[in-house]
Amino acid sequence: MALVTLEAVGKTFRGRTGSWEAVRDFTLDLAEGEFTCLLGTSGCGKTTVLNLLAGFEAPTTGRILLDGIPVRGPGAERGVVFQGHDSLYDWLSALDNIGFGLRLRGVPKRERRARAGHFLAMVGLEGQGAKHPAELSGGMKQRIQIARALAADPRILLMDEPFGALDAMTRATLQGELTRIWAETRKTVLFITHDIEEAVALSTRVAVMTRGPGGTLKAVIPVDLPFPRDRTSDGFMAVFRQVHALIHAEIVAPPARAEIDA
Ligand SMILES: Nc1ncnc2c1ncn2[C@@H]1O[C@H](COP(=O)(O)OP(=O)(O)OP(=O)(O)O)[C@@H](O)[C@H]1O
Repeated sequence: MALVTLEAVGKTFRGRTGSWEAVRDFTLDLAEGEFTCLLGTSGCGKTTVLNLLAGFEAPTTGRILLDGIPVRGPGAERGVVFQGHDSLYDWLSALDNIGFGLRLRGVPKRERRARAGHFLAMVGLEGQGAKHPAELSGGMKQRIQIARALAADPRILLMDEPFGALDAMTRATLQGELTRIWAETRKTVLFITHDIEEAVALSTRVAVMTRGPGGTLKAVIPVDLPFPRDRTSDGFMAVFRQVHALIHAEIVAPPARAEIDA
């Protein structure tokens, strides 16, 4: 049985100005230990899918199962890492930020510190735990976010463009580190990006969405390439081209009826 099942999931937002169909009939399974990148053009509904799986939003139609049980809200078995670093607490040290969730769960201080220290080292920041967010670079803050999510030992890591705000070099470094961490922990990961190269570099499969409104799953491309990935290899280029063609078709496709009527 898949760890996560999204079954014909749809989400329509209703507001004062009308309703907006963000996601339509989205079906996808995530197997334990799999690293899935969700890729699609801006506004196709990627974040909405992640928020539904995180339990921050409820689907309008369909259902989401975790271990066969319907998701009804957020839970500790799902760790979320967002773009940017606004979710770090400025008044807490890096180590205390990592251990914050453990504190809420009543984990004793000694154990909390040990676990936080372990994940601080895993993200390459050993010895920097006393620093506060204001004293850390953007890349370091993203590392702290990842360490914090891992410290809670979730079964699935939901990452929404976590490297989107970083410069190209820091981004490449963190991509390499995430690959290493994933190899060590074998967490199930759903990673959102609109960067095709990032998706092919990190994942074991790329799930491509159609464009919005009402984005849905278009194709799932397996990425059966060894790690660390050589981005200049023929195999990498072949997958890149395959995914690129799928995305490009969404960009140049004529507008759907719903878009003309909107
Ligand atoms: N709370 C909300 N209320 C109304 N509309 C929303 C809400 N959240 C998202 N939407 C709309 O749903 C659509 C999909 O948004 P979503 O953020 O999921 O797209 P995305 O693929 O993650 O985009 P991007 O790559 O630009 O971040 C958009 O048109 C957005 O305006």
